[in-house]
Amino acid sequence: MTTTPTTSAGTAVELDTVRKVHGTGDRVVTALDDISISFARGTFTAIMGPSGSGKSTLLHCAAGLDHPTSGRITVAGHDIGAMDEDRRTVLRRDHIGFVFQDGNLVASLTAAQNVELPMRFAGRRPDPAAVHAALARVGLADRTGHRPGQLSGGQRQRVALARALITRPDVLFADEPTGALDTTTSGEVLALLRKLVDDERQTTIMVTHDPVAASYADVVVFLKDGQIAGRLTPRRPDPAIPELIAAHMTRLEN
Ligand SMILES: Nc1ncnc2c1ncn2[C@@H]1O[C@H](COP(=O)(O)OP(=O)(O)OP(=O)(O)O)[C@@H](O)[C@H]1O
Repeated sequence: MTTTPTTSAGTAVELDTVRKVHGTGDRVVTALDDISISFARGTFTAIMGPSGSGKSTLLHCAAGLDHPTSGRITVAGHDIGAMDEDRRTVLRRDHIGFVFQDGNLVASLTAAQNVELPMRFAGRRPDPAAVHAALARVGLADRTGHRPGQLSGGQRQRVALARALITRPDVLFADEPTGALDTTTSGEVLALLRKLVDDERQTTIMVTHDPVAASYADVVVFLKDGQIAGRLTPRRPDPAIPELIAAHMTRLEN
C-alpha cells in the first residue's frame, strides 16, 4: 500500500461530509446525510439508533464495503475513495477486521483453519504460531482443533474475533457481534472486546441495538435519519449506564 496517509496520527477512521443515497427516482433514500465524524485510535465506539437510521450503511461505507455518494472517508490515513477496487481490497485485508452477528465460520474447518483464512486469501503461508497466539488472545488456546459445531455460540464468536484480528487490523468493525448470543455469553464476548481495547488499544467500531452492549464502549454515537443525533461517553463501571443509553434511544424513537 503506497497511499500517503492523510489524517492525524490519533485518528483511525474519519468521515468528512459523507452522504449515501440508496435507490433511484422516487425510491431514493438518504441513508447518510452529510455525516462528519472521526474515531480515535485505541477507542471503542458503539453506534446506535432506530431501525433505518443508517448504522449499517455507515459501517459498510467506513469499512470500504460500500461507496458513499459523496464525501471523503479515511481509514488508517488512507483516502479510500481515491482507491480503485483492487487497492481497496488490499486495504480491507491489511487494515480492517470484521465480525458479524453470525460469525460466518466455515463449518468443515477447525478453529485454527478458520483463523488462517485471511492469510490464505492474502496468498500468504499461514503462520501456526500466529494462529495459536490469535486463538490464545480470545481464550481458546485449547480449542484450536475443534470445528464450529463442537463449539458454543460464544466460542464461535471468539473464533470469528481471532480471525478478524489475525492481521492486527488498524480497525475492528463489529456489526451486532452479540446479537445472536444469550446474555451471559454476550457479556463474555463484550468483556473480551473491551479487554482488547484496554490492553492492546484495538480501535473498535460496533453497531448494536443493545444498550448493555453499548455500555462497554468509550463513546456511544446515536444516529437518526442519517444524521448524528447525540453522543454519550459512558463512565465505566456504572450499572446505570445501560439505562441512560436506553432512555436516549427511547427519545430518538419517539
Ligand atoms: N440497498 C439499499 N437500497 C435501498 N435502500 C436501502 C438500501 N440499504 C439501506 N437502505 C435504506 O437506507 C436506510 C438506512 O439503512 P441502514 O440499513 O443503514 O439502517 P440501520 O440503522 O442499520 O437499520 P437496522 O437497525 O434496521 O439494521 C433505511 O431507510 C434503508 O431502508
